[in-house]
Amino acid sequence: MAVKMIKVHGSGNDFYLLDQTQFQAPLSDADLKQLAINICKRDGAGLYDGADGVLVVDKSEHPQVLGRMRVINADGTEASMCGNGLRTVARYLGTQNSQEDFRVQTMYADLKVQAVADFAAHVPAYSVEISPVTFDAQTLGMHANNDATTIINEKIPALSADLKFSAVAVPNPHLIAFVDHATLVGPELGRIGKWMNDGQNQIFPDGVNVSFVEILGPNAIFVRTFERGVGFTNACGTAMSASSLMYVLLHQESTDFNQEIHVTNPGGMVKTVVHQGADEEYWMELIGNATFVRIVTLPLEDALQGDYSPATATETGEQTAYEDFVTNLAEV
Ligand SMILES: N[C@@H](CCC[C@H](N)C(=O)O)C(=O)O
Repeated sequence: MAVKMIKVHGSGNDFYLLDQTQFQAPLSDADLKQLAINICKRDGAGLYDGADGVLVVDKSEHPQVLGRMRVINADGTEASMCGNGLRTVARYLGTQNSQEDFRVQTMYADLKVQAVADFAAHVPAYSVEISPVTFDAQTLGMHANNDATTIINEKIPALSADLKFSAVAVPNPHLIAFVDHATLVGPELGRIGKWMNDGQNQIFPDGVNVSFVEILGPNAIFVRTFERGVGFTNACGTAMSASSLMYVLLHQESTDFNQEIHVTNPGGMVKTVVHQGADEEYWMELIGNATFVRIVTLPLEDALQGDYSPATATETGEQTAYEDFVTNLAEV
């Protein structure tokens, strides 16, 4: 049996999108894990250029919801959410069903998604809801500062003598620090990110996505992320949303709710808007590209065994348009 997958990305955070409805019987969780570990490997060991994870699309279990997304990280672990991935799944389901405004089932919420104006020619863009948000240490799986119930803009002395962190789940867990440029590009993010995701540490035993954020100007931030289950990534959509939330909460002198924030990252840029709902709950809009790079087909047995020699691929041509878009960003 052949498996068809689409190589997709949002801000260079790249995935293989796998539609389970192509199979008579869906792949088991063990097979999905093995597939992700195999095909995501970098440096020529995975399928083509590898990936940060696999986005598993399936039928929704809920009424009025167009489809379901599951997220398998490159190391085979399952994440509760993926902001960049959700934009590409929104495009996939929207195109298939001729709908522009609908909901997608994720692990903890049926999230609103919407097609928006292209970022540039052949750079389609989608807006997706990021929620629910909580600062609760138990939900975050966090044991810091003598088991504090929340950490908001506070030092965690065990992690760093200088940096102040905020811990927030959106709903996947994020640890965020606002830093200067030297720290943003320095080794500290890698040190903390690797340590917090080593499976041995007592602070985040289940791991956490760690981001450093530099404020570039009013409503303009740069976010660099070390992702749980992946490592350094070009961009992490939930991290950029969580960072935008902390920017609004901690930097009211230069921003506020309901304002568009320009978020650049090593792979491109997105826009975010932070909202506070009627019940005081926070939620974010994440707006960015949803690029389809190539369509790949190979026998399922070979994909599961890591033999990619029979794979065939059809390029969409969208990657060139995306690269032009990023080049133009740098020139602005
Ligand atoms: N890249 C994603 C987040 C993927 C999940 C993360 N690695 C986790 O384990 O929480 C995004 O765009 O949000």
